[in-house]
Amino acid sequence: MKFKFSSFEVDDGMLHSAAVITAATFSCLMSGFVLQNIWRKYIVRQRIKRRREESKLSIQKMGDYLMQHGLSVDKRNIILDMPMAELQRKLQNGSLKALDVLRAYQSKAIEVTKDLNCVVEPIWEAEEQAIACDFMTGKKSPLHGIPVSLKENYHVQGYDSTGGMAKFIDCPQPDDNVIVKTLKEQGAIPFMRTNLPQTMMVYESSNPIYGETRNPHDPKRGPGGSSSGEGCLIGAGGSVLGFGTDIGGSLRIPAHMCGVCCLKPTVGRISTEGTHEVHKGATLVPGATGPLSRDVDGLVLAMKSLLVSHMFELDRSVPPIPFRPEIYEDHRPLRIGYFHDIGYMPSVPACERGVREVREILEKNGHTLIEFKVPRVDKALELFAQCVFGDGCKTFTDALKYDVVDPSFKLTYFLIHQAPEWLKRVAGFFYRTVGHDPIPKKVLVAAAGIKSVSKWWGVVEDLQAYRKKFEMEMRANKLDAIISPGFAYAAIPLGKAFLTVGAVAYTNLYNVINYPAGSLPVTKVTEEDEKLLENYPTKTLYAKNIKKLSKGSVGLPINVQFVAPPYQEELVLRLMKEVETSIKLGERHS
Ligand SMILES: CCCCCCCC/C=C\CCCCCCCC(N)=O
Repeated sequence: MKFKFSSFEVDDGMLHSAAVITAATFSCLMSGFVLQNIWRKYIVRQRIKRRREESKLSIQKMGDYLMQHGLSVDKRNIILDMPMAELQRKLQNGSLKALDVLRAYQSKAIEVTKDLNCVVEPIWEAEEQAIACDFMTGKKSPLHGIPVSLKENYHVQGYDSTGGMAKFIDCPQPDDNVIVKTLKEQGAIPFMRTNLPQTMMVYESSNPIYGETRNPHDPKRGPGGSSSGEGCLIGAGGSVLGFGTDIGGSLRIPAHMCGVCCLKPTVGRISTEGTHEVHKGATLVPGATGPLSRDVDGLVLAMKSLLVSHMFELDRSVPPIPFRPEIYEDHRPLRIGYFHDIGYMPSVPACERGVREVREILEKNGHTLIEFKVPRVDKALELFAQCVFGDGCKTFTDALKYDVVDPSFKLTYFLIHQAPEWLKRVAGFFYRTVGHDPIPKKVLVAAAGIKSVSKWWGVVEDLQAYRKKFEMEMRANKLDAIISPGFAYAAIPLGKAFLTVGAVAYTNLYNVINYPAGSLPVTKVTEEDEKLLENYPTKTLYAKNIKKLSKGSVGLPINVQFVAPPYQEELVLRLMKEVETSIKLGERHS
């Protein structure tokens, strides 16, 4: 057969050859594409392996070095037992040397990371800084000689900030970030970098580069995240002060699960410049930077030292509001709202008791406590997802292209980030019908992305309206502050966070409204709490999973959150200090 086109004729043979050429070209392209993918993935795996080995080697080298230059066990333990105020005083009056303090914490950090894997690498320049501190004469800065640990996503000159993603290996930072510069200027000694989960948008603790961090109170359980290494290292006694980030609870969840204090400031109160976050452009609910510490004095010292002209000069977007002692030291009785149940899944009995006990302490101290109902938690969760996943999670999937996805992140990554919208809707239908829970659908649809600028502006208006509504509820009750559970439950087994992820409502609420929130350890799970867990209501799938995964948690730490309106960090710290003091006094008398 012949086909006649305008200027030439094509016979069967020619058609056949064209088809063969097309098929050959197509298969060449396809195999090229597949081979390129295989090659890229191979390169990524090699890069991950190399970085993991470098990290292990650096930790081992530090261990070997300390064997020769370390302190005696007794001297080390005396230093490690000191609360922040005593440590600071002794460094200031010269009765402790910065180098000894550094060695004590280096050796404890290296010791605990062997089992808990919380340290990513030591900061080798610390020693030189400690020696310089000890040679210094004249007036000492407030953080003189205090070793501080940093979440891996804090930019430190010469080190990568990977966020657990292979793409960012071998990208050493040209400079320290604003917080690190200010800390150094105030005399602090950054000495360890700590682990985090891949992308940081999950409250697990594992990534393919540095592996999995475990809970210092029960290594089979997770330390929470994403400031996992910080929570773990401080909880295990290997650091006295650390810094992390928090967009949905990343400071507060590990603080709660590891039994340490933290403060998530209002975004804007201290600099957030120079931290690695995948979706820096999602500014409606941005990540906060903040301190974690063994005690409230550590948080106060950190805030006082950061809120200084040095930081205001380095980052002019930060309003120059120094630490206000008149608010922190005030004794005026306050009206404080409280809740145990956010209106989605209830908190477990131990967390509920934590709030109840803090309520009693505060009432005894003369404050008025009023039950508070959180307005529309479903809306807060939907807004959170719209604001952080509004690009349909493209930034996340681009960042992880060719990467190895960590097993602890696979389900989250697939369902929230990668799945097409129709599949998200099907999954949402499953949660609603089988799980008796309409909220995941809203979140998943939000994570499919905002489709137009006018819809985006609608989200902005909704967010403003929600923030106003929350403010009006507080005003209606004349509330100065709020206390609420540190999280919905204590630490659960490693790798299971996705099965209970709705619980993030307990922390990300305060990111959505941008209120400062501190977290304070107040109690531990008791046998009685464990018995009461039997009656925990299990209406939704998440609640069922919480009940199941919370079993066997006797002895684990429980925190309470302290919250105040924007820019009232000093008020949050005042309440935390008041409760911490009352608990310590109670312990002394019992
Ligand atoms: C499968 C859908 C579940 C939806 C229900 C719960 C809503 C949770 C929304 C987003 C999950 C992201 C978890 C963020 C953890 C953030 C920790 C952090 N970086 O501060």
